[in-house]
Amino acid sequence: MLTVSDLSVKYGETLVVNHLDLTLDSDEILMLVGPTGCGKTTILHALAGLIPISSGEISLGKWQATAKKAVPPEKRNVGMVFQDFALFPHLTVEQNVCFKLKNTALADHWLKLLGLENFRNAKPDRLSGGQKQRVALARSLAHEPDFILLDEPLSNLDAALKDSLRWEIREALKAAHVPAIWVTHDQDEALSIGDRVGVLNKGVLAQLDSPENCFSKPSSRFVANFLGDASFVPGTFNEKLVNTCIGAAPGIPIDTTNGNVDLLLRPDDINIRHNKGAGNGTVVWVRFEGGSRLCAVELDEHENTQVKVRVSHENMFRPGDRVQLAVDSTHALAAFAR
Ligand SMILES: Nc1ncnc2c1ncn2[C@@H]1O[C@H](COP(=O)(O)OP(=O)(O)OP(=O)(O)O)[C@@H](O)[C@H]1O
Repeated sequence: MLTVSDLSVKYGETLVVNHLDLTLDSDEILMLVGPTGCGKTTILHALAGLIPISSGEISLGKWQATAKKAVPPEKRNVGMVFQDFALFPHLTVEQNVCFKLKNTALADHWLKLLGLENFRNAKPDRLSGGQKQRVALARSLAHEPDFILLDEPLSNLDAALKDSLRWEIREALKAAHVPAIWVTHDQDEALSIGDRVGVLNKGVLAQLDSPENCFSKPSSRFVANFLGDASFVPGTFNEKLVNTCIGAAPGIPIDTTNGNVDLLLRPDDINIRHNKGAGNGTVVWVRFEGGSRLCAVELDEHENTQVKVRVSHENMFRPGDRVQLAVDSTHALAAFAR
């Protein structure tokens, strides 16, 4: 089990990672997300031993690193997979995977499992981005690391390839029983692939939780906004129910149990229909998404409150349309103090 206690990292006088605590189970995948510059890569580098830490402790059974007692990267047995693949261009796929490897049977195993058998003798410049990333992963896994750090491994790949490769990587990590921390900017990737999600804000873990809880029970407005489209509609929290001008829903108290609140509504929690004569809002903008459209609606009752609603692509809404919105959720929704 990887244990990180009270970890802080500074660049000069600037605190970039601020008293971080986390543990990682033996085959757990933790997705690390957060705004640019919040410290994600710094955390990976600190765990790998590539930069010194200012305080705290990182331990993994066989070793323990502190600010005073550094453990060099080669003693940590960590695998690293980066967005730029970091393959040796003059070596073949097989030589890349077998580099400094004693047991080449494991290289064979991962080359087969990741569909690279036919490319054993190819040099990296003949491979597609997805194939290069598979080679990088095979190389890491063949060295039997105790944990793996992935820094935006799919960010250089196109959307279709990303979608299939992320599942291949997850399956390979699970097959290898290796815990992993995976940094991504892709919310869908974070929510679908991770066993847990860590949302980082200015070097502090704002929430470390299951994907479902991070999405439906965010610990703060920051987390709610960071993971998916979030609308906040004013209401009153009373006897477990939140009443708003567009309907009521059972409330999950985040930082208050009654009184004036803002109800967190995701685009799928709301029903929308045309209402030329009356209605309770006006469409402000519409974005076509392929199979769906995302509409922003300004509420009559709360000036400057926009609510985002997702509809099927078959439903046509245009800016300026008068519409009737209604909360359409049987599950409880997060309520924040207003
Ligand atoms: N070697 C360094 N020296 C000084 N400051 C640094 C160094 N590396 C990173 N920083 C600063 O530390 C902060 C955190 O950087 P880091 O790369 O960890 O962020 P990140 O969350 O990974 O960002 P991104 O999502 O853009 O990759 C940033 O403000 C960055 O400018």
